[in-house]
Amino acid sequence: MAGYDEKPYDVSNDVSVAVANVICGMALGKRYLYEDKTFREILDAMDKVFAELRCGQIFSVFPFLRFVPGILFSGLFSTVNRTCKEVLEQNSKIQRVLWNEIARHRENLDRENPRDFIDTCLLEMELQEKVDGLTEENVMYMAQDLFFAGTETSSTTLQWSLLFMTLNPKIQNKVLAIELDAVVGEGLAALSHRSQLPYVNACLLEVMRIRTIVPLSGPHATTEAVKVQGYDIPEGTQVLPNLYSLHMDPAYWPDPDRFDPGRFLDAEGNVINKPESFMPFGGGRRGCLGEQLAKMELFLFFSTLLKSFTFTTPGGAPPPSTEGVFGLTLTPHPFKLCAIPR
Ligand code: HEM
Repeated sequence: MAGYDEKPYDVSNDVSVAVANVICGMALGKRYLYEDKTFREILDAMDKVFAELRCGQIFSVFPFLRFVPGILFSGLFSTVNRTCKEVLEQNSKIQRVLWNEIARHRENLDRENPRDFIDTCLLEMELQEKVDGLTEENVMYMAQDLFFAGTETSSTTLQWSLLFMTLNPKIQNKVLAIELDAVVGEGLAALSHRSQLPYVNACLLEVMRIRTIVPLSGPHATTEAVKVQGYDIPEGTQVLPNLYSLHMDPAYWPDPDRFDPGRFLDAEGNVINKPESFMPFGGGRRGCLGEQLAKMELFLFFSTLLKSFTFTTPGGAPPPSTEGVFGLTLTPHPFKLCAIPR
């Protein structure tokens, strides 16, 4: 960021690469350079899949549409067909890279010292101790899941965090800088500082509330008949939890459109958890697998960036939109900011 010399620039690429490298480190045991061609191709493919999948959401909301003859909604269905084709094409690019990685890992697997997720899975395939019938195909799909679920979500949250900082210079400059400087001192924040930085944590929680990254969570189904607020929901019904609506409900969050990290602090300034009305990671047994990792990543990236730079809207430019583009995730419209070294 320092390399941009305080000039306006779109941080989305750098943020995605940095976040994706965390998953690559864990899953593939390697990190890519920002300009690596293969890496750029995978990230582009992933962006396209996320953007295209928004079209499929209509089938999640109205599953009966699957049974409606295409001729009735030819416009919609040709869009969906094109989307499916594009998603499959992009997916196959990512899968090719993962198959190559699995082959590379197999060639120099050290059974005594598994290096990463793929090594661990390859060993499990040989031993079949914990998972019966684990195949290479399963491993490839699991690595792909980690990549998809763990990259776009954290990187979009970080982009929203920077966007809200540029819109709230008072919060950014006075409180964050003061808290970070007082607790962390000269160096950069480490995970050991996390519990001592309540306002930093509260800012991240408020970002995840005000812009729910996975607005409709994942599709779930009822395992038995239930009654919710007077509605009978039969067993086996597909249910989409509307997390966005929960996070913007004035009954829980007065003046929900106002960015106010103070909502997550008690009178003594300690972070408060509001599990009933705050579920950015979904919930239950199929809740987000990466919640703890995501929280660590967000804390480290966010506090390091704010310790190092002040983020501003480019002079003369209108403030960035907080509207969001609705897809599988809720992403900011492209925006530029200036990163001024502190
Ligand atoms: C800010 C970051 C993140 C947010 C807001 C987020 C949010 C979510 C949400 C809402 C779900 C659906 C849960 C449900 O259906 O109840 C989910 C599922 C999932 N997430 Fe995340 N996530 C984040 C980061 C990550 C990371 C870093 C990883 C991987 C390392 C990850 C892996 C997964 C997986 C594998 C699932 C599917 C779990 C299942 O179906 O059993 N997520 N996430």
